[in-house]
Amino acid sequence: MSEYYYELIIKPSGNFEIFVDLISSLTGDAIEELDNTIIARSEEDLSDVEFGIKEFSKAANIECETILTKKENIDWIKKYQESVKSIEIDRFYIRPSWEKPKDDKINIIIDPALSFGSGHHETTHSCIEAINKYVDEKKNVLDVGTGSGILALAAKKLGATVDVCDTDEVCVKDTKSNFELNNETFDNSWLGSANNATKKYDVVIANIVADVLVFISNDLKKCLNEDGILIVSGILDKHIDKVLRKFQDLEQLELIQKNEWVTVVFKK
Ligand SMILES: C[S@@+](CC[C@H](N)C(=O)[O-])C[C@H]1O[C@@H](n2cnc3c(N)ncnc32)[C@H](O)[C@@H]1O
Repeated sequence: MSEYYYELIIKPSGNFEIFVDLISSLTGDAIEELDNTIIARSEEDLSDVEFGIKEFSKAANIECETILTKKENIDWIKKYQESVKSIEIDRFYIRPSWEKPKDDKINIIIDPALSFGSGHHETTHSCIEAINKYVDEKKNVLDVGTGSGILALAAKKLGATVDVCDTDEVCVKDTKSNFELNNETFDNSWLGSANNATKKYDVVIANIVADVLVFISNDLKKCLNEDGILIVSGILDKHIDKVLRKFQDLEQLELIQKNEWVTVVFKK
């Protein structure tokens, strides 16, 4: 990519289509047509094209304004990549694939995609802190509402066996891709929720929203082993009471609040 490109703005007073054809034949680059304005952009100098148009408009006796400017080319991909930040949470380093790994951390690669879960949101952040504390290689874990699969990946990187589910098909696919990207495997994955679980788990994680957590609270509890850990998140502090009421038969181990977002860790 060149450092600069040229932009030629042409405003003919009439015979618009003739000018469009002329400019198309003079430049190999795509042109943009707006109201009575034609814009040509090229990394080649467009002075000759401007000269040709001026000569034509003189000969045809059609007034035509032209403005030629040299502009700085912006590397949009580089700019976008610079805007995607890596993040450290406890033992984990979550980064896009183009960032260098950190050897003293547990690296998780998550590239930007449609599914939620890059590690930057308060809820994901708190869940990872809880995973860091409550998950180890002896645990089997269910991630309900897996999104990008980030929480399941964190659990897997600590040696746990992991199942994932999401009601959104895109998330189930993205999680599979992200596990492949990280050279990891999960045990089982399904489109749906906790009510489709066919076994019980030592740790169940659900970062969804308060109303859904309330709605699926019995399903989440049902798939927990005795002494199992339940991590629920995605709760705005104004909704915390109704969530706590639904899980009051469990022992509350921890409540983590970041800004207005609350995460709660329970034990069955
Ligand atoms: C806030 S995102 C969490 C993503 C990721 N686990 C994280 O912590 O960053 C919530 C996810 O839950 C999914 N979801 C919504 N309702 C659900 C339900 N009833 N059961 C399972 N997943 C659900 C959404 O499709 C979405 O991917």
